[in-house]
Amino acid sequence: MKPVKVGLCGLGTVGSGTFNVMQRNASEITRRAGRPIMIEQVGARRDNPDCDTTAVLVSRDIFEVVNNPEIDIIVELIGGYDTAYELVMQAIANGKHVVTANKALIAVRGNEIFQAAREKGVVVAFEAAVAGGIPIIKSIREGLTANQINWLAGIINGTGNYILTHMRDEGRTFEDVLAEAQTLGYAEADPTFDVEGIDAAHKLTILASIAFGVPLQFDHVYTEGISRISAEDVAQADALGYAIKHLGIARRVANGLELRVHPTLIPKQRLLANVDGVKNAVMAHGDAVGPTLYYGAGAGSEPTASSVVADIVDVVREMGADVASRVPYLAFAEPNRDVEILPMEAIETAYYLRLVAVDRPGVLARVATILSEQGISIEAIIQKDANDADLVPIILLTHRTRESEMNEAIRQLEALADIAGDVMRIRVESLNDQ
Ligand SMILES: NC(=O)c1ccc[n+]([C@@H]2O[C@H](COP(=O)([O-])OP(=O)(O)OC[C@H]3O[C@@H](n4cnc5c(N)ncnc54)[C@H](O)[C@@H]3O)[C@@H](O)[C@H]2O)c1
Ligand SMILES: N[C@@H](CCO)C(=O)O
Ligand code: NA
Repeated sequence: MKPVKVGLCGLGTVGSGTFNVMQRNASEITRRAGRPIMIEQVGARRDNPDCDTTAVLVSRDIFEVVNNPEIDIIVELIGGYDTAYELVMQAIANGKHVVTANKALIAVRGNEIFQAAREKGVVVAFEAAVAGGIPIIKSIREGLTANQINWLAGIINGTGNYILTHMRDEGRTFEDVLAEAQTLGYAEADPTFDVEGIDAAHKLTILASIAFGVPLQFDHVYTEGISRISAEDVAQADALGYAIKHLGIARRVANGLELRVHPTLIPKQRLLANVDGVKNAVMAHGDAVGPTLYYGAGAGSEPTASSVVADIVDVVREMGADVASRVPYLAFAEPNRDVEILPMEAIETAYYLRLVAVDRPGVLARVATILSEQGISIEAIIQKDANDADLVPIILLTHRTRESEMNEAIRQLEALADIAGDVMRIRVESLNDQ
């Protein structure tokens, strides 16, 4: 049978992994796909010493690959929104199928890309874009099709989880562990995407769309990163029986959908609390199936390539199929545009607060009064010993309350003469997984 020809654009961390997995497992992949698949051409600015490309056509201009009439499938692994967008749109215009690992591109421009692809009858596959090697797109889009998804929550940034884990276990600094994650090829070209939660928000945008059938709406995701988490918060959370994890949460509620990315305290016995290092995990709760959990490497060269290659094989299988009978890009034949994404102020959750008070009589009572006036009830309060400057750290856990009420309470607490500096707030979720 005539081989399917792939054009690989970008030969960095994921590109080189894809190249090597395709070569190493060629015969197994052919047996699975039912026909040979070959990398016909590579588009790369420079050679990558990790790949032997001598038997392949190499072009320094990726647009030569996309305009090569021999190529059936374009694999976009250059990253970013601009050139990658042009490349993908040109591939679609040329009638080629596309495989990409680019969550930024799908989250921000996916609606237009899928529209163009639909008109041309080509497949755009993006399994590697969310949670690296975990087949999470396929699991939710196809495996959970029977369900109404109630909520999903995931550790969906490998770099951030790697940083939190190594800060906690080895007492290392944020900067030191981030530099290591960059060396290992986990971080985005701009690592603020990882540590400020933007990458996780891209991925949550995509997950929410395939889980709830809403359009991709990156602008509506509440996004907070891990850069303000201190070693002290990690230790206090631990002493209270919680782990701090950076989560993407999407939840169906009566009046709409919550979409939020932020550091979260979760009870240590939860499965998600025990996902460490570069590993990712997504828990999806369906009305029929209950809680389900998907775990694996969230970043890295060959783990991510595992998803890219799976998509290439899927595209090969779908190439001959009637367009109308293909799995919809975003799981639903039509997105529901009427679901409101709730503003963060309307969301209810429990909170961990850490504040530093001047050691004076009555300060705890004043803190408690402010919280109670906002209707916030306290679950636990811990007052530490005063330090040399007569400052006392106070740790509070609250019951569930509305974010707008907590915002007002924090505003009033920070205005108290007794309180030094800012109040640290971390949301607490029980995420029952049983
Ligand atoms: N690294 C991971 O673990 C991981 C996991 C999942 C998804 N991703 C996504 O995969 C994509 C690639 O990430 P990466 O980590 O491999 O990045 P990378 O920086 O290692 O590789 C990108 C490569 O593309 C090349 N490139 C960029 N623009 C080019 C152009 N115009 N012409 C030719 N070459 C060009 C760069 O020189 C580089 O070699 C990104 O969208 C990223 O978000 C990465
Ligand atoms: N920078 C991303 C790569 C995987 O998408 C992460 O660390 O999770
Ligand atoms: Na994936």
